[in-house]
Amino acid sequence: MQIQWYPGHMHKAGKEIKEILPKTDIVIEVLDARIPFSSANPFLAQLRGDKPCLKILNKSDLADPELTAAWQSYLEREHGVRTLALTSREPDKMRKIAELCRKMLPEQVQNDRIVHALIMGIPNVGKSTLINILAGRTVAKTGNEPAVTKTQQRIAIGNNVVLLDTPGMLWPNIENKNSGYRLAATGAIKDTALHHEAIAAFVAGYLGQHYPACLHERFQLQEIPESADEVLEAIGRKRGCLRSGGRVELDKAAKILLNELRSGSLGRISLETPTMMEKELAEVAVIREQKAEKNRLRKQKRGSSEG
Ligand SMILES: Nc1nc2c(ncn2[C@@H]2O[C@H](COP(=O)(O)OP(=O)(O)OP(=O)(O)O)[C@@H](O)[C@H]2O)c(=O)[nH]1
Repeated sequence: MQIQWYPGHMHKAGKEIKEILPKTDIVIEVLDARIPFSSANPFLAQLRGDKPCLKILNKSDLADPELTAAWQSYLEREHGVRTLALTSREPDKMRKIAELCRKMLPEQVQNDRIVHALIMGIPNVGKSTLINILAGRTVAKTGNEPAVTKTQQRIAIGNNVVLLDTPGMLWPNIENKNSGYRLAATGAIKDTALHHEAIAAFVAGYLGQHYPACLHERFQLQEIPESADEVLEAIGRKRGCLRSGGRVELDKAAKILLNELRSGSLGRISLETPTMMEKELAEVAVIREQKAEKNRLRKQKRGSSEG
């Protein structure tokens, strides 16, 4: 599965970020705490160079608290960034960002000098909601649909810190197919970009493996089937999504499961762990290597037949 989802303004954002970085003191990346790896921009580490970076694990009210803590220590240890787990339900904690930004700068940066923090994040991670809370007024449009923010803005957030806001930025295609499912499951990719039955089956299988208690309690599944499709079917059956003849209406079951996941009705669920990501990244690297080798051989063959 390759997701091609790259609206024009996101391409523009990549260029804008390169232009704006030299004028920036700090980079703030807003992530979805349920998928801190999949919601991160893979180009950011490369783009930001040695600029200090704060990663905000937002929507932490929806994420598994133990895994959020695990992600924070992993990111701080392995990626050398500062992290903060936040939710729009704790606006006071959000307002500490300006103070933290100042603390992250070298001591010689004077207190009265304006600090510029570039804030970025892929669509739907809650960046606009966060900015509005920090600004104390509505400066950014919010909504539960990806790609609402379109133009760049400067927002003063106290402590002489100014946020530079950019449009959401996703990548042209996602090599790791599970990241695609996770982004779709949390709502960062529009439902139309991927078939929602496939997304729901991915979630159902994941819950069966990692949150069986949720399936027992929320859907009264006594036995959890082995395959993801069967878990989704069992959920549909329990929720009465049946066609005449008793066949399960998978489309309806998928909508129920995804709505309940996104609204937090299933409880606090994270869809990836640092260990899982390390493993998937290694798999992607192998696939990339195999593709490169195939291309090399194809070119070699073409070269020898032409010669
Ligand atoms: N549960 C929960 N929902 C949140 C939180 N922050 C934002 N949301 C919801 O998530 C949805 C997306 O929020 P936005 O602030 O519009 O997201 P965005 O990242 O600015 O999106 P773009 O404009 O597409 O870049 C909205 O429905 C918000 O109400 C949070 O901390 N917890």
